[in-house]
Amino acid sequence: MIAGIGLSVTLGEREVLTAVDLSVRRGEWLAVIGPNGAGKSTLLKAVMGIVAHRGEVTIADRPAASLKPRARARLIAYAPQSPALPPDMTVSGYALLGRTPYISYLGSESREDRRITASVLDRLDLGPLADRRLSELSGGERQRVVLARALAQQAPVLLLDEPTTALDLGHQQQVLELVDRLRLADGLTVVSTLHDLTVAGQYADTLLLLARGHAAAHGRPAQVLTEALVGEHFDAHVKVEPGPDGRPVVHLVRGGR
Ligand SMILES: Nc1ncnc2c1ncn2[C@@H]1O[C@H](COP(=O)(O)OP(=O)(O)OP(=O)(O)O)[C@@H](O)[C@H]1O
Repeated sequence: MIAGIGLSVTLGEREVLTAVDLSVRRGEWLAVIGPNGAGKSTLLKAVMGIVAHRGEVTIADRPAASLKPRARARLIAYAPQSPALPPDMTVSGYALLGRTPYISYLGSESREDRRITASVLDRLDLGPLADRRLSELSGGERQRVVLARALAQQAPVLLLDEPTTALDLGHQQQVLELVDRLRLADGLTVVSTLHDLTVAGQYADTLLLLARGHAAAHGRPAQVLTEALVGEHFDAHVKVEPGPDGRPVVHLVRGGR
């Protein structure tokens, strides 16, 4: 559904992403993991085409570079880590922006656009905040609004940059479960960065471990979340055990550094 070949990005004088390949099938969830500064957000931005890059991206077998913005927005939605939000816009007004690719140039949103947006807001517990201004939200509420806009877009590919960092445990689960349900029900293809390695291994089919801009490992959670690979690339002392469902659980070892 989405593929990147030889993606490299230079920012300033530094190459921060070097010849990274990725290939994600329809309905698959790829989690990009790696230490701070490894290039995870940059990889998502390269796939989105919002940072200058070398290499090629294809979305639904079409070269991303050939897609007009509107056509691209119907195929791929992106929830950045912490975008600047217009302070005076309401929650529902902002989420409704996700419907822009479906609204004609001089037209306004339809009843169906408003229905889809309201349903996404409800699923993220944001219904009661629909008329609240964005400047009057907590960090976790803001993060859910950014996700709501991306989900309202109803694109078949969803890129999520650290979607759960500001969320409490219950809302983390709500967001991850919602994305997972959409993936299983509608074949949504998901690429997300995630810092919590256990959560990444729990939800993703495949992990891509980035280190200093290179792909250091790629495979099923149990292949990538090993004590050796995590220890080496995160410079951390961890214990990895199979959880109740057999997927790896990564524990920090106290006194390990
Ligand atoms: N405008 C810039 N100019 C130069 N270097 C930059 C610029 N923006 C980011 N970088 C560097 O690019 C590298 C990759 O950044 P990126 O945000 O992709 O990392 P990340 O893996 O998402 O990190 P984190 O886990 O901290 O969010 C970092 O070393 C960062 O300092």
